[in-house]
Amino acid sequence: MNIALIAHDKKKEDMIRFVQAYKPLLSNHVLHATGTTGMRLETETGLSINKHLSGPLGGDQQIGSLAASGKLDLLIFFRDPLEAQPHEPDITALLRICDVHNVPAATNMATAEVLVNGLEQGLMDFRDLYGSEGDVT
Ligand SMILES: O=C(CO)COP(=O)(O)O
Repeated sequence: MNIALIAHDKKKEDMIRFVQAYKPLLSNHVLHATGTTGMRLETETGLSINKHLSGPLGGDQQIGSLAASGKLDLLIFFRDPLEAQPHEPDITALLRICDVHNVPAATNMATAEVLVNGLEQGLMDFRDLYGSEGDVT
């Protein structure tokens, strides 16, 4: 499965701990991330990550493009709910396009735990029923 990992600056440590905890599982999947998140994750977990642009420079939109073209199966996005982001419209657009294409999206660690455990148990296999546009076939 294609999994995107994104964290705002104050949530990056949480993301690193999360990915370290689930490294054996996540290493079986194709991982994507926005620039800085991806760089930190590669350095600190040793996992191989497809790094896109940094979020404020268009990385959220690039991940959104994966979702729109049926190439994203799960989004884990640790947003900072306490700080305004200059690229807020991109963040909203990413979450919207995940809803349009039924891509499961976690915006905090508690939800991410549920989704990743579900992935491990095969609960995400319904994704195989979706076509390349992310629509039910
Ligand atoms: O801003 C982000 C998501 O909106 C994250 O971008 P970076 O991973 O480049 O810090």
